[in-house]
Amino acid sequence: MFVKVCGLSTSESIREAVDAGADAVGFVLTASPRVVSPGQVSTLLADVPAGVTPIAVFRSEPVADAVAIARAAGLQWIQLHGERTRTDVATVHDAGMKLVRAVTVGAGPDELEDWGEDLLLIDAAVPGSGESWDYASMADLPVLKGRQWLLAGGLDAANVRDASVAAHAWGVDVSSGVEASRGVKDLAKIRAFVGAAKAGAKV
Ligand SMILES: O=C(O)c1ccccc1N[C@@H]1O[C@H](COP(=O)(O)O)[C@@H](O)[C@H]1O
Repeated sequence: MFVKVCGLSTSESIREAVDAGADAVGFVLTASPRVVSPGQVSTLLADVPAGVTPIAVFRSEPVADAVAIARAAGLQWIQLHGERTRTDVATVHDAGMKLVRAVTVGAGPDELEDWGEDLLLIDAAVPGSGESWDYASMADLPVLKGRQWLLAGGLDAANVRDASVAAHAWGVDVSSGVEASRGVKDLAKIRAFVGAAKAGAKV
């Protein structure tokens, strides 16, 4: 089970996620209670070892802006939420970067197709809101069969195992579920989440 912990803004929270076994960490570079600046990310990258993927997270910024900001932060992976096109995927790849393309639970069949992104992420209607949804609605969708995709939205240590099994997800992503209050990460919750996700790996 691939595990990403998102919305990290301190060395302590990054170290906890890494030590617990996270595969990726997310830095939110868009309006959010978890926002960090490119300069902060550049500093925080010292705590991200090789083998753990740091990802720049954006909401609905134009793709060219996201590429420029991620580059300024020293990041090679971009996560794009909002309305996107196949051209956006090509733009990220032409910049020599990798893409997590985020869609919401209400995505139509075309949005769930493989557009050539490096990872697909399926999230609640409002990213970073902590809202859960019907994870099992993704199980057995032919379009997702054999795909590497991340489940997000309302996950926490208590539900991540059942949710990932119900959705047949390849990986999981969390933000709100590992916080003490909005935007403030809880180290014990990070450790518990990564442990539960890894222990519950079924696929
Ligand atoms: O976390 C944010 O603030 C955020 C802002 C803008 C785009 C994406 C954001 N986070 C992503 O939302 C989900 C986590 O949701 P939850 O809080 O666990 O319910 C995950 O994909 C984050 O990368």
